[in-house]
Amino acid sequence: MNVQLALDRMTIPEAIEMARTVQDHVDWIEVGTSLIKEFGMDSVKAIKKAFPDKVVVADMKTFDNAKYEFELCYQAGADVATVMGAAPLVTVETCMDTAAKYGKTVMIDLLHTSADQQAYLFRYETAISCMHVSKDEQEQKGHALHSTFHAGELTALPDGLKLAVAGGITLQSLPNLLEMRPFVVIVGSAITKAANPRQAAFDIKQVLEQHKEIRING
Ligand SMILES: O=C(CO)[C@H](O)[C@H](O)COP(=O)(O)O
Repeated sequence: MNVQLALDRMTIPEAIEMARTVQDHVDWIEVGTSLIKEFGMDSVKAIKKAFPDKVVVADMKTFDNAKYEFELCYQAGADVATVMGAAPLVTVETCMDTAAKYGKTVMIDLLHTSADQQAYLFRYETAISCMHVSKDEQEQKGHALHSTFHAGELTALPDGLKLAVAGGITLQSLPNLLEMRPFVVIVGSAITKAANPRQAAFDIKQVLEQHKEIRING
């Protein structure tokens, strides 16, 4: 299981500083959509330059123009780029083709997709599928990830699926989510807005490590 630090709503120097503070306790670093929208590919280039050994995720949220947008991300140094699963299938397929050409990875954001769409998207075995509750759903509707995706739905997840989870994840909500056996746990605000981000990242990583041990031993 990997912890992906999501960097949003900050400047590039602030993002680098935050990532430096917590780098020992996170595995992947996400250049958040807000950074990409505000600063463009300079944000991806700067993060990859500062952290060449980390997996860098460009949260591009592509919905169209897939080849152009994914090439921008991969040429800027991203190891993973995101596409919206609700986009036309030709867009998702073009992302998959571009990733294969560059030897990189696609993360498919399942925000606002139906169960049928998800079942289809799970066929892209080399992609990471991200269960995501959006900021607006959290803030305006009070939705939370661990109550949005129920155990019944999880049985439909194919074996070997590389799953990511994202959206308002906290130290408290994490244990429930681990039942989904995620490959990537994406955490933003619970680390970046914490009084002590390094401690917050450490605590989250500890929970993942403990869960791994329980699974191995029990
Ligand atoms: O994709 C995102 C917003 O669209 C964020 O990266 C994701 O939600 C993680 O951040 P947070 O933990 O603050 O919700």
